Formats: sequence, structure tokens, C-alpha cells
Amino acid sequence: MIRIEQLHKTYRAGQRDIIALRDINLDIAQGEVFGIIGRSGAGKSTLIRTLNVLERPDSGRVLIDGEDITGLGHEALLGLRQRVGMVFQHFNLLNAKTVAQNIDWPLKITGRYSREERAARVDELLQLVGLDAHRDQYPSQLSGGQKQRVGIARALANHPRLLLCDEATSALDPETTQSILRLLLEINRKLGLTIVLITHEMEVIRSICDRVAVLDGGAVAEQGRVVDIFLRPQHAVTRSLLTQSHAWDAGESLYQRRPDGKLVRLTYAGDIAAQPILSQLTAATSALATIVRGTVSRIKDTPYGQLLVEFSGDADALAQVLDRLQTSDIEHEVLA
Ligand SMILES: Nc1ncnc2c1ncn2[C@@H]1O[C@H](COP(=O)(O)OP(=O)(O)OP(=O)(O)O)[C@@H](O)[C@H]1O
Repeated sequence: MIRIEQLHKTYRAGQRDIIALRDINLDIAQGEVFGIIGRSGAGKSTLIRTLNVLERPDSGRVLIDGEDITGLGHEALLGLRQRVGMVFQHFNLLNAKTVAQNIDWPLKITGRYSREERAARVDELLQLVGLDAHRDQYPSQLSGGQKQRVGIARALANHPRLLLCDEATSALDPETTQSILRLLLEINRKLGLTIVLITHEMEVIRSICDRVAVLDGGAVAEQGRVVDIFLRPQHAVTRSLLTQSHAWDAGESLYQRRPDGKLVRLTYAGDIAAQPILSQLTAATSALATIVRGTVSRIKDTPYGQLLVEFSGDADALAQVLDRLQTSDIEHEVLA
């Protein structure tokens, strides 16, 4: 659905050139939730803003459904912005208008719908985002999560094919973040809408994205399925983002190493996450398994586990455990 080809963008700041995007190449499929993550200044905002031409690149192309949008003129841009909705970190609501009027606004400015058609669409959207009871309130009377629901409803008003989310949950507390992420996922599934989001939080990527691109210094450090990037990060910047979110275990811990122990990292995903893997590994040997650290969770719909385990025992028992690991579906790395 979206193809980004060799995108470059440089800003001029006084005498200095700041390269914001370097040779970005990405393909985003219809109906997927695609995440772009990176540290502050990595180029996330610049990249997402090129997808609705709030920012024009110096070179390269952005194709949406085969159409190059980078050179679109004023009229064509207005059409594009109806097909591409955007949700903002600080909501950008009109404070002097009610919830219903905020959602109505993008419908009104197209001049395409009758008053009745607009009212029906506003009702539909209020229901979709769960704000029926708040239709006549003003933004100042709403919580952050409710404001973002208005922002989402407004972005969906003109039936866009693509929804861009610019740090949509960064201003919200963790519980509200989860409820907004659930809403985005529901919209993605119900409407088949493609969602591209930028974030600096791995939790957001883990909860709802199918694929992710990690940006570093304006370039794509790595990209792929979230489950692969999470469990087998290749780039230092990805590891550091994962460590900050406590989702990836760097291996430091308080544990006291046993002289006959081997420290092993186990990674597994899918149905195996519900199985007694440690018991199975040590069954019928005299080896003991001590969990040093671990995570058992989900990446979107995929259950996974990542455990740091010390196996201890005599040489025979340890060899048997490692043998069993070799023939299992568990990835393992002997760390010490
Ligand atoms: N209008 C501008 N003029 C000059 N430099 C800019 C401008 N906008 C962004 N930059 C610079 O371009 C680089 C990328 O910025 P961008 O805002 O895209 O990064 P980001 O990953 O979204 O960061 P953050 O998470 O802090 O919002 C940064 O070095 C930034 O300082």
C-alpha cells in the first residue's frame, strides 16, 4: 500500500545542515499496523509527516496505492489528506467546539455532505470510540484518553484508508495508553485500516504492531516482524530500546553463580510458551534449573518467553540438557 523509496531529507539550521532522513526504503502492506521507533531526533516525525506531505523530502518517493504523493499540488493534497487521517500526541482539538463539532469539522470542510449525513456519521464515530455520552462536552471537560478518542474519531471521519499516529499515547498514563492501543487495534481489525504509528516506547510496538522499523540517526537500523525484532534484535539501538522497556534481558542480575552452572538464555514463541519447558529439559537428569530472570508475555497475538536460566549439575547432566535444547524449538545461547 505504501512504498517509500530512497527518501532523503535535510534541514538547514543556520550554517548547519541536519540530515533528518537518509536513504529510507520501506514497504507497508494494506491492513497492517506498522510501527516506527527510535530515540529522540532519530527522524520519526519527519518520516511520518512525509506520508501526508506535511513535510516534503529533498529526494526519493512516497507511493500510496501506486501514486507518488511527494510532488502533489494544493488541490490533490486536500484530497490526499482526506484519505490519510492523522492522530496527534497533543490531540490538536478545537477548544471552542464540542466533541461532536470537532468530529464534524473535517466532514463540514469537504462541503460534500448534507447536515443529516454529517450528523449520522458523527453518531457512528461517537459510538465507535465510546463517547456517545460526551457529545456535547468541550475538550477542557475531558480526560486525556477521552480527548484522544475524539482525535481518533475526527481522523476517521472521512473514511481514510490510512491512519497515521504521531506519538498518539505519549501524553497518556499507562492504563489509558492500553485502552487507546486497544481501540486502534479494534479499528484496524474492524475497518481493515492500515495504521502507521511512531513511538519511542517498545511497549506500544509490542502491543499492537505487526512489523516495525527501527530508526537511528535518520536511517533504518533494522526492520521486520515485531516478534523477530523483539526476540532477536540485531542492532545496538534496538537492544537499548528493549532494555529500557525491560522486555529484553541484558543478563545482569543479583544471582550468585554456581561453580557447576551454565548460564543460558532461552527464547521461544508460540504454543510452546504454555508448556513446562524447564521441567521437560531437566526431566530424567540430575540437572537443576534456576530462573535468573525472565519474561513470559505476548507480542501482539503471539505468546513468547525469554528466560535467563542457570542449569547446574554434573557434566553428564549438563550435556544432556544441552542435547535436548538442540533438538527442541527453543533457541538457546550459552552465555557463561
Ligand atoms: N524544522 C526543523 N529545522 C531544523 N531541524 C529540524 C527540524 N525538524 C527536525 N529537525 C531535526 O531533524 C532531526 C530529526 O528530527 P525528528 O523530529 O524527525 O526526530 P524524532 O525522531 O521525531 O524526534 P522526537 O522523538 O524528539 O520527536 C533532528 O536532529 C531534529 O533536530
